[in-house]
Amino acid sequence: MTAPAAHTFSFASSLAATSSTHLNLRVARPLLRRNFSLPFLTSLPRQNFSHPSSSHHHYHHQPQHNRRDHHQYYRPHYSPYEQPAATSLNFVNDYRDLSSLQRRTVTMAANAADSQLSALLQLGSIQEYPNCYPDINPQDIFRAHITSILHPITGVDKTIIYNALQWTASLDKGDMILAIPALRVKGKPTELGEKCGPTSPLVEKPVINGTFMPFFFKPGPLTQATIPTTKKLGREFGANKNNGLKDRSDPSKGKKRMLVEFSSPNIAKPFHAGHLRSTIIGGFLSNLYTAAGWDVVRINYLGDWGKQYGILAVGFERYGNEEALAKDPINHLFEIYVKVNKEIAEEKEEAEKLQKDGKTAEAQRMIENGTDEKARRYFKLMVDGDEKALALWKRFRELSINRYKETYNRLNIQFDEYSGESQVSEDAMNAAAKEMLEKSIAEESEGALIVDFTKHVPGKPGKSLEKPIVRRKDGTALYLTRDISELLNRDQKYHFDQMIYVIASQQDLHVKQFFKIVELMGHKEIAAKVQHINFGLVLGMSTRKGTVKFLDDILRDVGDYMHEVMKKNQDKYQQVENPDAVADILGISAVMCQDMSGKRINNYHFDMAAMTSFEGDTGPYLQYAHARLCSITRKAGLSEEDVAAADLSLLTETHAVNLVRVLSQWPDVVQNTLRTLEPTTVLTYLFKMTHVLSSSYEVLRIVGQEPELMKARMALYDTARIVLSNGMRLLGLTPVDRM
Ligand SMILES: NC(=[NH2+])NCCC[C@H](N)C(=O)O
Repeated sequence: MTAPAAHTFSFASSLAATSSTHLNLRVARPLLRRNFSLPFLTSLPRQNFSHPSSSHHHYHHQPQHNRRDHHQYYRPHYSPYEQPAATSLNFVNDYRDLSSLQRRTVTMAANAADSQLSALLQLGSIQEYPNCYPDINPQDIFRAHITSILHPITGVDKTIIYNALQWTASLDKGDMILAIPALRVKGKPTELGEKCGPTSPLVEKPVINGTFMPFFFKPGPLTQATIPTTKKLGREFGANKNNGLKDRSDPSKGKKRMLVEFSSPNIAKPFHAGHLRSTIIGGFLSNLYTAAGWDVVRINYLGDWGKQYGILAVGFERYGNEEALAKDPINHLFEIYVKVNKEIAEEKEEAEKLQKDGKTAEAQRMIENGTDEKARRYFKLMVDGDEKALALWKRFRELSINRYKETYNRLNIQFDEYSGESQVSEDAMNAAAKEMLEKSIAEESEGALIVDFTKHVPGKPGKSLEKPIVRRKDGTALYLTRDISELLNRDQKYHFDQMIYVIASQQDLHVKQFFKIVELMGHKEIAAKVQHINFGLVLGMSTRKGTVKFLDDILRDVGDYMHEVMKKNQDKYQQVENPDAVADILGISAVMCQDMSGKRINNYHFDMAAMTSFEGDTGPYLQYAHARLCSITRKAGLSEEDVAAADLSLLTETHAVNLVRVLSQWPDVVQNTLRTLEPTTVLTYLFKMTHVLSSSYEVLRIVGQEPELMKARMALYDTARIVLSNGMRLLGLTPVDRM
């Protein structure tokens, strides 16, 4: 078989159907000789077609067939009177995509009574619609269809119409809405509305609302488009791996690479709320880009370098305990760190007292032999590469990472790289400093090297960037220097397309400074690839056991609390296989959902009572909704085949229809989230969906219904469970089956 060259032909003349409920499909031979798969012909529900019997239509129903042999089974003929009139569509290559769009619409229309199939077939080439993926996004079918209605009426470019079709804030506003001014057409909105005839098989005739044209989808086709797709795609429903392709028309060119730097705690120091938020948001963004088909690299940039590690080492010599270190490195190191810092503060106070009393020499001696000075010297050894000094530090680092990994696992997060400030090479930093000096970006000031932004960025913005130091008087580098160097290094190492830094908004200035410096150094293309994702504070983060220090403490405390809640319902509690693990998951869900409820930039109150409640939009509520769907599935006890064979046209109640409408939005919600990069976009949707869901249970019962109705409703609840589970996983939650 020859590869399809640039071949132009008319789709409509190859696959066409007459309108009305009786459909005749004709498939032209030339089409079938090409690499063109038409499995849909056999997958269509047969009762919806008049059986091909005339001599013109040799349609042998063969469930299994090889693509090459299509022509043996479909032997249609052309006959002049069957040539459809207005739907000649030119397209090149991409038959398969086109076929998918057509296939879906044909299938849907075949299932919908009163279908006007010829209208559907006017969709044309899928390439005329930007990012149209009818096989994985049910809404895209409708978006393309509405576009095909409005295009001939308005004469406006299909791309413009397609992009102007927005989702609605709530179901009463329609399923999709068009802001008419976006089309820039003359005439009254109402006139435009009039021109949209009432004949569409997929959408109701729009009723103009001011300058908006809302579209309500016909329930039958929407259900047909949504439920089978969701069930077929399962875990992948909502994902669109095309987003991350370097070239959407040529997947062989590979994926784009996204670096996400997040969490980044400081060894031996508390894992504070800022790190918690960075972890949650960064984990979510990594999942989001993975779902979008990017090659995601997760980086943890540890605070693991600086004089404080000299302090820690000196402290370990005094108070270290190998057993305690092995058992709980993070807490042990923190205890030591606190103790030594206290000593340092005391010594400093004493020295100041001596100084005040005029005992200068004694004060001097005190400082020279003091702990702080010892720590400084120790860190100097580390910088100079002293192996003994480094060995101890390395152990601290490794033990801490191992401990962190356990916690990250509980949050479903795995890092690809544990980098850190220690990993930034001195040579690279010196080179960067030299470059900054040569390019007159940095200048000497009292022995140190500073960047005076007022000289490089005019006006207020320059002033607001201040005058940071990039190298100390004693030649040592700083946090800022390391970030500059590390960014240049990552560009070399990863050749990334984009990078996200998930860092608290308290460091906004720091991030702006190093982004700008890199740009001023002439690396405009690097500066253009990086993005700071910031977030606000967590206020009042303390648990019943006092102010929290480490993430583990928070998670343990909330988990314990959830365990107590679970025990209150002994009946259910007895059925939970591993209550400790479930309580842990519920606690984590509580913490995470509270964190992701608002916009990232907002501060929020850490509120144990609120986050663990089952009333209101909480993590436990979402988990409950999921567990309930699982319970319904268990109780219904239907087989996969039963549910797959469900007659979806039985889903006619308003509750069922509204649930389908919300569920069909999920892939669009994911697309929108790629724009907002806000976890709340997903969470808000999941709460909206679960509210519609929980109001349906009373009306849409399964147990005790007619078998056919049971199957149809089960298919609907299955779809809801898939969407809920996918949404929860995207956020980083682990959906539970029982609780
Ligand atoms: N590239 C960065 N600066 N990332 C953020 C690091 C956060 C730092 N370890 C802190 O705790 O404040």
